[in-house]
Amino acid sequence: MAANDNYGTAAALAKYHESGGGVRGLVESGVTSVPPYFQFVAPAGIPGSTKTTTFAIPAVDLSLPRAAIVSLVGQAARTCGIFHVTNHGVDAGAAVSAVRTFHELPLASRSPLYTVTPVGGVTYATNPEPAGKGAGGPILPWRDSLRFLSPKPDFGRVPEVCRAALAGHRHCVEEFGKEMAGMLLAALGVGPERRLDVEAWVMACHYYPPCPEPERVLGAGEHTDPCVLTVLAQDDVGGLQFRLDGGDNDDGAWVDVPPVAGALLINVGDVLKLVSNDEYKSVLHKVRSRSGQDARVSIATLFNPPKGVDSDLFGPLPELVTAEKPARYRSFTMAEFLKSRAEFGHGSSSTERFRVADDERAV
Ligand SMILES: O=C(O)CCC(=O)C(=O)O
Ligand SMILES: [Fe+2]
Repeated sequence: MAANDNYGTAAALAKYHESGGGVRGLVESGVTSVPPYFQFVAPAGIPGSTKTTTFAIPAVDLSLPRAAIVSLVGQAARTCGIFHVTNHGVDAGAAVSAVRTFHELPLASRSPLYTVTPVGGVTYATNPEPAGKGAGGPILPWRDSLRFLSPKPDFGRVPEVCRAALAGHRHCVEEFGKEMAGMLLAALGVGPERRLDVEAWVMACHYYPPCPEPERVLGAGEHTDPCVLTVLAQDDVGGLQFRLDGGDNDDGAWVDVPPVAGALLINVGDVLKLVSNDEYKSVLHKVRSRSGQDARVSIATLFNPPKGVDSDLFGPLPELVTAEKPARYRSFTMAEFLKSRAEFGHGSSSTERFRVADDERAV
């Protein structure tokens, strides 16, 4: 039985959310053991792996000529689905500091903002991990997140000490993400008339406090991102890991993603994997917790097609569908995609819903 199946735990969990202090509040109160609703249970549909390995994460210098950038970006998206970019023109330092400032405000200043469901397009909470079918209900990560949701989050909701830096970051990173989506699309070899419009769908400002029992929790459970692409800014603490694709019988090993000063990290999400007809990899990743270190801060901005085009169909681009490589997925709307994700959880069990069986494939 999963740890959070029983009524007592559900009541304790409700009380936790009511306290409005998040994981930071628990740590400040001096907890020495992890409450049961944090104890991580691997989601259904993701084969476990405890192996680790080393791997040189590709880095792309965005001051190179565009043709060189497109080629490098395409290569990275095809081989591992994750890469650093340098010379990107986004100064994320002030925003990363502002995220830390927010999460380290006194309890009385931050708890009035605590909400799992959006108010004015903003949430501040320990967001339950959508664990998917068979996983025994949501589990909390050892992390608090301040999130800004499209289309127009109300930055007026957050304290003035961090407001301008966060609003400014969202603006810059949105412009950057649109360009990056264009590069990733160009690298698929489609013509310039083919567009994939995206917006900063969710900007998640994460805070990962140290944990007294780090082996029992995860800062972020293993997942793929439910979007076209993600742009991540992080401080120098580290803890992010991604999983090298081990092929069909995936028992691929975990790789540390050490922070690179000044760089942003890009990863391909599930929507682009499907649109690319499996040319690109959508990478599984997670964040480890540690004890006795500084809290970690990151800002993950997930890009998706703008809200309000809910009837638009997405699926493998016609240019990428050939006799040798028929469409691997059927078309879907973003609403269908997100519903599948909510129902089946992270990882391939949600994208598999759209897979075309081998004997049904036609060009
Ligand atoms: O904090 C990180 O490094 C990763 C966050 C993440 O995976 C996400 O927000 O989807
Ligand atoms: Fe992620």
